[in-house]
Amino acid sequence: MSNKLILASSSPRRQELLQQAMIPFSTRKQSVDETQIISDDPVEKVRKLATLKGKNAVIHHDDEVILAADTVVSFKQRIFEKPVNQDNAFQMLTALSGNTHEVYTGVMIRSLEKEIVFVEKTSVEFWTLSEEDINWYISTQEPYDKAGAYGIQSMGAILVKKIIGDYYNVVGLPISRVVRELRSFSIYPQK
Ligand SMILES: Cc1cn([C@H]2C[C@H](O)[C@@H](COP(=O)(O)OP(=O)(O)OP(=O)(O)O)O2)c(=O)[nH]c1=O
Repeated sequence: MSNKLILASSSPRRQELLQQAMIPFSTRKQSVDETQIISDDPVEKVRKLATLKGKNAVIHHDDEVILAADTVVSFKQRIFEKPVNQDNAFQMLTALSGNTHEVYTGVMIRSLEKEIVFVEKTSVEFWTLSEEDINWYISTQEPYDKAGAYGIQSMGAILVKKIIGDYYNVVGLPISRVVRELRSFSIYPQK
């Protein structure tokens, strides 16, 4: 018998990726105070944030499995989360222009019996962007709900020259690793 997956996330991207992989799930939206996790290390930060989100979700039945994730952008010892305003988005995109940065997603999967946490890294190289390019991109409103102020899956695609690693990790959930790990929680894709 398979267990029931609960996605503890309000990210539409994470929902779409589970649907794409044909994993049945329901969503349990929740809010956590992400500012309580302070760390300069991106791996530690996403690990702790994914754990915080995963532990915050209540397991109501024995067969429920919780999935939670957190994504940040890391560049030159700095961590970029979602931009708080236009200036902040401009600063982030200016820093990323012409450079390579890392995207880290931490994932927590837990049941009543066990829990796992892992972190995936993808390197992303940006083209050199003019001030005009950056201002145009910000005017699309796309940067605001995304770590690092861009969305590779939408118009942000045109900012990107090259990536190394899992594309879906940048979008917010490294779906192939997630599906593999879910097998050990008796959760499988369904036709
Ligand atoms: C870099 C990048 C990030 N993102 C998104 C993925 C995440 O949704 C978001 C980072 O914020 P997160 O705090 O990881 O997630 P969230 O607040 O959207 O959702 P929840 O906490 O409820 O699970 O940035 C993209 O969609 N595309 C990209 O190219």
